[in-house]
Amino acid sequence: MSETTEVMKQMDLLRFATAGSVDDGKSTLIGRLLLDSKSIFEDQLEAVHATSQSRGYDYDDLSLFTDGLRSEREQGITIDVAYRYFATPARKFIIADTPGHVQYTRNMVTGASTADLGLVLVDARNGMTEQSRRHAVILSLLRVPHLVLAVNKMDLVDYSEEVYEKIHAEFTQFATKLSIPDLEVIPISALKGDNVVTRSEHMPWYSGPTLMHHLEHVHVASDRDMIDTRFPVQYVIRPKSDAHHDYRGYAGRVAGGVMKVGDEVLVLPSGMTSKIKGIDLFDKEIYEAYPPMSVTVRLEDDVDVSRGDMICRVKNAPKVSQDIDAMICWMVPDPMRIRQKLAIKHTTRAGRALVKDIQYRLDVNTLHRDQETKELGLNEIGRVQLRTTVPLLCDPYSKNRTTGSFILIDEASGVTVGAGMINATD
Ligand SMILES: Nc1nc2c(ncn2[C@@H]2O[C@H](COP(=O)(O)OP(=O)(O)OP(=O)(O)O)[C@@H](O)[C@H]2O)c(=O)[nH]1
Repeated sequence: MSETTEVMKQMDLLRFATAGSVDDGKSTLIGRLLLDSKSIFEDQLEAVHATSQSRGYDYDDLSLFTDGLRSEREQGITIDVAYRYFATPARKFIIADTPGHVQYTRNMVTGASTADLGLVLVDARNGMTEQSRRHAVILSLLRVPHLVLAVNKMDLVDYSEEVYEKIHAEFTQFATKLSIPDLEVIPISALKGDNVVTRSEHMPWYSGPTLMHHLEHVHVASDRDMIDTRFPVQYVIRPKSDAHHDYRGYAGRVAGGVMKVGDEVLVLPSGMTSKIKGIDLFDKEIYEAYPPMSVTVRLEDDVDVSRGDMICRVKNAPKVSQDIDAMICWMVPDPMRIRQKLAIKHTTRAGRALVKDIQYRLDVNTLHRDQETKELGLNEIGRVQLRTTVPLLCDPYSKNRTTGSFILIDEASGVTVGAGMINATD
């Protein structure tokens, strides 16, 4: 397969993350997408039918497809991020199915951080809730470029246009305060199948796309940064065997831009320059590499490159900084405090960080900035200043989701306690 075909294949993939409050119908919706796009095997369908009957339902409970874990079935809730794959003739999909409970915001951040599209579900009877606003805020902070609000359970509000319009207006007004470049609001019934894969006969007033049509056609290829070359080095490869004694390659995943053989490059933080001699993909050589390809790069000169370094273009480098201004989503009950010390992981670099200041906490309902705060509690989002022990080779998150993000780790327990998105770097 040619490199271009390889890239096209990657582009034809849509990663989307689902979010919603408990019982808004996420699992049912995913089941419906799988069922109506014929991605479910007959035996699974029979098992779901049998379980539904044994529980006395007069319908097939589609959430049984996705609510895979036993404990979850017992409790009737989803407890972890589950990745699911399905395909239609138009596209391949990876769904990060993230749970709705407030304490699992961390899972949502994990699931959504690499998504092309965020799908927020609301129950038409309840409209927007604090939780759905929080999800929209997180998706916008994570710069998920496309957002769909699925107004579910339209069957329970008599497929009312008025109900839909009210939620649509409320949400679009809220979304204008967030930077969401592309927003679609789709009225559906996950249980009955309206506007999920097939167009609903019950909502003639709705002229927009069905959810599946939108997922199949939303344009994501141009969302990737093909201009600013960023290659965080993950490993230095130096085979021990005599046959390859002069081989030296730098393995990693392209985080931005296009890397071509012959390009003049700059290695950070050393500041040395060289040229790309070759790019290896598995066992063959290729001429150019794009995000998110994992490749090994060889340079013409014997410059000193280690894990955690960054290869970029000479006139287009990330900022090298130990003072980081970022939005943080705090994920554990013990709050983040000023002067706290944490471990930080940014691309392939690791170091320590001191919390210098917590500038404000963002109220996810009103988007008000509370500047009195001295702490960030569980699921709270705020603007924070950090000082790191090692310089980070970073970009604003708005420019690059890989070089603009980091995680904070509690040094004693090893638990990830926060996710950070870097603000403007100068
Ligand atoms: N009437 C109606 N009921 C629905 C619809 N979608 C889901 N439900 C029901 O709502 C309940 C909750 O649905 P789930 O799919 O389990 O909810 P969830 O959002 O996945 O909840 P989690 O466990 O947090 O993932 C179930 O009883 C569904 O059958 C819908 O479109 N119409």
